[in-house]
Amino acid sequence: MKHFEANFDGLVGPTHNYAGLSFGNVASLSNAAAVSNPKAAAKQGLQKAKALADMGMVQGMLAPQERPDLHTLRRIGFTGSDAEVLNKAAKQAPALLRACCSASSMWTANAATVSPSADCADGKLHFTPANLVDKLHRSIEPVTTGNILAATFNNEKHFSHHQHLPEHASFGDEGAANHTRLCNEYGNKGLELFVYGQEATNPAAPKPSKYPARQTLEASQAIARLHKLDDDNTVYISQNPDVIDQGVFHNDVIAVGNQNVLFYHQQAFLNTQHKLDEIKRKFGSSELHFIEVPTDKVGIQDAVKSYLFNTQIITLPSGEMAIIAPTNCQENEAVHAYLQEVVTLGTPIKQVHYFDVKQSMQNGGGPACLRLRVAMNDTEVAAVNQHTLMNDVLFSELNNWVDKHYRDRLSVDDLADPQVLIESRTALDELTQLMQLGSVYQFQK
Ligand SMILES: NCCC[C@H](NC(=O)CCC(=O)O)C(=O)O
Repeated sequence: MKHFEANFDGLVGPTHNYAGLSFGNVASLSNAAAVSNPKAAAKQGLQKAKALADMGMVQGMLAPQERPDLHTLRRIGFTGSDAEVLNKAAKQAPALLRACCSASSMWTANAATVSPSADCADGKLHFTPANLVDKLHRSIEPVTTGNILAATFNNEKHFSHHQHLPEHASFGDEGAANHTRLCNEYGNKGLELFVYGQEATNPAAPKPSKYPARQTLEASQAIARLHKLDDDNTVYISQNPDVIDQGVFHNDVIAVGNQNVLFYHQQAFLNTQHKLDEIKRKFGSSELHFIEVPTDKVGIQDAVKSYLFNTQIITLPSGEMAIIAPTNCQENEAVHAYLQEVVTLGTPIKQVHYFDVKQSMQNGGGPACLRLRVAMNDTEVAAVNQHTLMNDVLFSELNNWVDKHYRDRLSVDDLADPQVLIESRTALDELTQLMQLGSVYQFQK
């Protein structure tokens, strides 16, 4: 049996915009009210996904969410026709309208936490959608995320889909952005690392003071229970609260792992040595590479600006590892120098490939944010909805679909335009047919 780590990238939705919704996410705040280009954003994402498929990787796409979210606007008391609801919300509560229009589901690293079947006691592949309760605009994602995941991984024999965790700050959960899996081979039992920013039930534990910690230890522990993980194959690590306060709102802005490589910044974690020892002990005897980037080579500000750690580390069919980085890393002198050096360090990482994902980067989402990793064997890959898997046909269909339906300019003022809603629904309805997803959206029910 063959094993792979597939990447499922979020297709950027037609309402991609810059609304400054994410306090603690420096890029989101600094680009608030900038004019976006949804067409370019979607195409940048598709280019990256197709390039990985062309490298021989298993690559899928996850459909975006329905935005503007009329269902939520009606739930909070706006009434009348769709156009009236949008109009009233724009006048009476523009901030709430913006929250209901975000295309933030593109960052599928926050869609769910995924545990491969090799790690789970029942031998199934487990998914728990993230509740994303820390941000209003993201807290409205999990139900539809669950629908899209169930329509994509649509086989009960192999895939176990859980409900998102209770919608309370005690269970703040941001999905795979705070979760990394180490293993020697994808098909073998791995070590799941859960990184959290605060302990909800222990106020004395360290936590950031300026920006929110979006993930709690309690949420991570609940996921591990739901996914039937073994204590011996699970490590909980506290994120360094000081770096959260410098804009590291998810762990995947400061650390990334793949197979036997953990690539992280010197300041990423608390009690680093103690945690590395636990990882070594639980990982067992196989070779393990800790690539620690020191502050004197790359400072936190450079890491946050360039997204050096929001890179994907992938294992190519040749067995070599490659880093998939945003072009922003090339544009930062210290980071570019470091990436030129990292391929010479004698670790499995031998290549770096750069992609322009600037439309997403301007909202704080790099290559790693745009993808959900799903380690699978070939039987499981065959059980996935095949219309979601990237190949020449899907690439061309999705590009044509974007060309047909997407605008190349969208400002926050456009979000109240009923025409945007009509365009978005028309596009998504067609997409569900193209990807054979069934009725995953409220407007289709
Ligand atoms: N993993 C990357 C997530 C980025 C995302 N940005 C946003 O939602 C910005 C949306 C805006 O400001 O328009 C977030 O912060 O959760």
